[in-house]
Amino acid sequence: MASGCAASASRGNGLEKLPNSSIRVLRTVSAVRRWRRPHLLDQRSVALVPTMGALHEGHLSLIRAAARENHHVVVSLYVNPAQFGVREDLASYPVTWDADAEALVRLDRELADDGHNLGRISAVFAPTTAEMYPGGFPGQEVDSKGSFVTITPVGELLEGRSRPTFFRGVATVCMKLFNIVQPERVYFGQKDVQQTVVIKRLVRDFMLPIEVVVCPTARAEEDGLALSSRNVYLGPRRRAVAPVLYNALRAAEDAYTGGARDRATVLGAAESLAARVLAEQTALGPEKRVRFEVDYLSLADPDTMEELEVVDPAKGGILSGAVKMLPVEAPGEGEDLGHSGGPPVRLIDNIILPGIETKSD
Ligand SMILES: Nc1ncnc2c1ncn2[C@@H]1O[C@H](COP(=O)(O)OP(=O)(O)OP(=O)(O)O)[C@@H](O)[C@H]1O
Ligand SMILES: CC(C)(CO)[C@@H](O)C(=O)[O-]
Ligand code: BAL
Repeated sequence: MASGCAASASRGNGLEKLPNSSIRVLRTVSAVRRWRRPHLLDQRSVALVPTMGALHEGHLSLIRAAARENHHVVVSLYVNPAQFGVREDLASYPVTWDADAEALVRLDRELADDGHNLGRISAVFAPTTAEMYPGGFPGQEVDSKGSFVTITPVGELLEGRSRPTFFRGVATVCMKLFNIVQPERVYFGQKDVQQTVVIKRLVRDFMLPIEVVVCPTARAEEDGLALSSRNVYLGPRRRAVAPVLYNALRAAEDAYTGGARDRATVLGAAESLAARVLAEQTALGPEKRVRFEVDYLSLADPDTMEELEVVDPAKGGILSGAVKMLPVEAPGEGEDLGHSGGPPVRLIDNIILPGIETKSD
């Protein structure tokens, strides 16, 4: 939390806090360690909610869940360059420090007023890249040299195929965050379902004494679009069509619920819906239409994210997908095209197909 919060935070007793709150602002590894040590001794549980800022209701739902179950919640706000590809949107990624600080202070008051929580937001961790990469930032290239954590093969599939450095960046920064904060529990959103599989592997394979908690995807009430910091890029015209991915996944879910188990039928339902919406949009012409490309639609094993030909109903599966919303071709006079002039936006979403209990008798 560089400029905005730095300017607006009070610095009483040498302890920086978010304005009008008891939420500590920690910027360095040593500051977190100093804050953390007493809680190791007094056996108060500490939760970490890792974020890249630009907070929305999805992030707040993770913090609420963390406060219910832990004495202290630490929220990290750090836009980690290592998980952005060289041609991705690092430069334009939304940074809303002041609004984030206000949202956290508001939520902390809500948590204090609600008697059902074990804890509140105790601290935000907002490091610089120099702090997070003490040996120097290794770069965003696929062949960058440096100290990385890689989780394969799961990190190479799906999102990893489209974003080859993404899960390396995520696993590396999460390993650092976990080592710095030493949380008992970490909270992640199901919206990034493959990320949750990667993090669970990281915790298992490196024997980290951490429980990974996955919270449901928060969606827009009106049409179910998964909340995402990148939605600000869309602008109203593309925002209206963006639920196409969720609707396609729901069509596939309906096929599964209706008894289909094979890939062709389940995913075929999603593909048909996406193709129909694309045809409808294309027919509208450049002044009105929205163009998008389906990056992938997947039906995968919940533990490995490997593609499934047939769903084992005892185990279930994960329906997921990514679409790229293309820039508006012929904007109207004064049309709001979204943050940064409405660049291409890659949206992801997923639905879990639950394993159906089989009767033992
Ligand atoms: N709609 C959502 N519901 C629940 N959790 C979410 C939602 N969106 C993001 N999260 C979770 O919040 C955490 C931080 O995510 P992040 O800061 O990247 O936000 P984001 O909205 O996913 O951003 P982006 O648009 O860049 O993907 C992750 O664990 C992510 O899964
Ligand atoms: C987990 C995370 C904060 C790591 O930078 C990021 O990938 C995110 O916000 O989902
Ligand atoms: N929520 C995942 C972060 C990213 O797309 O970079």
